[in-house]
Amino acid sequence: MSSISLRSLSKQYTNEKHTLENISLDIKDKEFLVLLGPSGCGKSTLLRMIAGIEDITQGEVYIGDVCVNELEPKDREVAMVFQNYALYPHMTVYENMAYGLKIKKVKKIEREKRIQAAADILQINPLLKRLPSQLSGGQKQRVAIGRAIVKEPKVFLMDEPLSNLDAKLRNEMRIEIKKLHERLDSTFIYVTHDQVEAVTLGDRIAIMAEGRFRQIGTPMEIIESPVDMFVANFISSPPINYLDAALVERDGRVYVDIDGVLLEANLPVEMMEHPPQIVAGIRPEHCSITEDSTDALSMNVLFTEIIGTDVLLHLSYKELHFIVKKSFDQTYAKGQRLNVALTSKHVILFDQHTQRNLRSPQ
Ligand SMILES: Nc1ncnc2c1ncn2[C@@H]1O[C@H](COP(=O)(O)OP(=O)(O)OP(=O)(O)O)[C@@H](O)[C@H]1O
Repeated sequence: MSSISLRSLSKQYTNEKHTLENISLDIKDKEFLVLLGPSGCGKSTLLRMIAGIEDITQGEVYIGDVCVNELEPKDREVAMVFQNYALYPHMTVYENMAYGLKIKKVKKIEREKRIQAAADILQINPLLKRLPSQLSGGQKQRVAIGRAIVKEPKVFLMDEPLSNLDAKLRNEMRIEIKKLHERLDSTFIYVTHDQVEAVTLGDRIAIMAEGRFRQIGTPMEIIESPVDMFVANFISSPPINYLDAALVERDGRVYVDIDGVLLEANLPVEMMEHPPQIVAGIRPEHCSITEDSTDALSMNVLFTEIIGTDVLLHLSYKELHFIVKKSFDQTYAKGQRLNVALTSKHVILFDQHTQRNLRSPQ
């Protein structure tokens, strides 16, 4: 069984500040968990602590029901894939893949079998006799993944494995990694600061900031119900729009008033005893252009940005820049006035002071 349990993990490199503080998380057997967060938030440190190549200051790591704190990396049944590939330059692709197995005293015939199977999966058969210096970036990354596969680990730990690749190759390899997960049935923990990778690969995403988890959830949960404005900003491309708003009460129900557009707030009426100041978050893909001006705000077209079959409408609203994403089915002129319709379901309400999502249970 390859479930992983992180129990109150902390990491302190110096005496001053914790790099990680009180990290707890249960990762299910065969789950694909993504650690997502800005540079320096502690993602790699956490991954390295699970791998056993970084000391744990406090807390425990369990793989299955075994506490692995005291186990050497090679005895943890994990395999790590690094951003910089970390291939041995003087060894061929075959030798790179065989090396870890030799150390583990896996018999030659078994080594050959596993390397052949991994080479088939990753389509690197023609490369087996080459040195790393004779490979492209994408090929090196395949070899690095191959070297992890042959170990037949319970857990794959991947630290930004695609960030050295160009955009096209990154897209291709992202799909390869997804297929690999389906095929191998292993548990994956994958570090990235790329939200597209996080959303497309992760069964769940753990969003980190300053050494702590901010939110853990499925991509859908995080997109639809971010716990706060930090998470909403982090998972949003193009960026989420924010508008000042106010809560109002009508006939015992709470509404949000966004410049005269009144939407059901789905908040308890008790909140109106001390109504917080509100910021309404509206994702560019969650608003639409309508003929009807009811429940809509009137905005001016600044410019348009065509992305494949979609268009980003960059609009001005009062002093603000507002973005709407929609399918590209007509052209828009600079200065054209448009009605942008808002819907209650897709307006996220944040407390202006705490920046927390008012509807979020966490
Ligand atoms: N060996 C070390 N000694 C002291 N501080 C360290 C060490 N390694 C990392 N740190 C610090 O710990 C913090 C977290 O680093 P870490 O590499 O885990 O972040 P990250 O989220 O993976 O960042 P990135 O996305 O840039 O790789 C950073 O402030 C970093 O400077």
